[in-house]
Amino acid sequence: MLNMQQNGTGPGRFSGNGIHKRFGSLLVLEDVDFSMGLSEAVGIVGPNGAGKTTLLATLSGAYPPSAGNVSFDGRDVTRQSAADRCRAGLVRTHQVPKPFSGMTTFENVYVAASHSDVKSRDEAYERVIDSLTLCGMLEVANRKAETLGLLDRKRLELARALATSPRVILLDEIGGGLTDSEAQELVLTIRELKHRGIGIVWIEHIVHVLLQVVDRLICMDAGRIIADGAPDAVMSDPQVVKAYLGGGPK
Ligand SMILES: Nc1ncnc2c1ncn2[C@@H]1O[C@H](COP(=O)(O)OP(=O)(O)OP(=O)(O)O)[C@@H](O)[C@H]1O
Repeated sequence: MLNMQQNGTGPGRFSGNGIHKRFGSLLVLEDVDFSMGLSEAVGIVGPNGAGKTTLLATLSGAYPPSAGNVSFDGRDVTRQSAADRCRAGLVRTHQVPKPFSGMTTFENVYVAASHSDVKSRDEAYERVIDSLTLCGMLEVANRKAETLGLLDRKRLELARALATSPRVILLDEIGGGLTDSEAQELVLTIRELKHRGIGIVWIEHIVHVLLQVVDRLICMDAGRIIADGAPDAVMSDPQVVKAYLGGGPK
């Protein structure tokens, strides 16, 4: 259930209000209300096809909602492009990393930094070095992106997002396809983002990894939010057990 105390669209909050999203006749999001403080860490879980990625895409500006609005730090950003939202501090990573091939790791991150709100080349350069350092990628800075393994491509996705100096970062299954120990390495980086006060919205199927970072968990099913609150309470919610964890009626 949506915790009404967490609802709100004012300064210091990021929210989607009454979000509907249709693809043709398919209703994928139905009246979704989402709201978080700008430095909260929120996890999103739910069965395949629940609408998680579509919600992230709608919040980040990749898709316009069919109805409803998105607000970021007191401003209605519903009609803003993803690029404008990124310059305002709202950035998203993709489930399948999409680096620019033919460019090095460094160049990929530099492109991201230079499309953000940087004032000079020196500032962009500093952001790139900070992002690569934080993501453990300095050693592969001069490697072409297409030669990187999956963990490094995931790190690069994170480094590119970080180089835009986000206030809130939306992570779409950044742990997907990784081994447990690789996912643990990403957890250390994502915890550091949290420590820096960056807000995190993280869709992830590897729940024990997700729960090492988030303070709040949302479960979606069939285009709706079915539970929202403290991770332990959400994971033991009967509706969540039935819809997501495979618990059938007794
Ligand atoms: N661009 C699109 N056009 C048409 N249908 C789409 C599009 N994107 C998503 N869908 C459909 O919307 C539904 C929700 O998809 P979405 O990817 O948001 O779910 P999800 O919860 O992220 O799933 P998963 O955990 O498998 O990634 C699915 O039925 C999907 O086929």
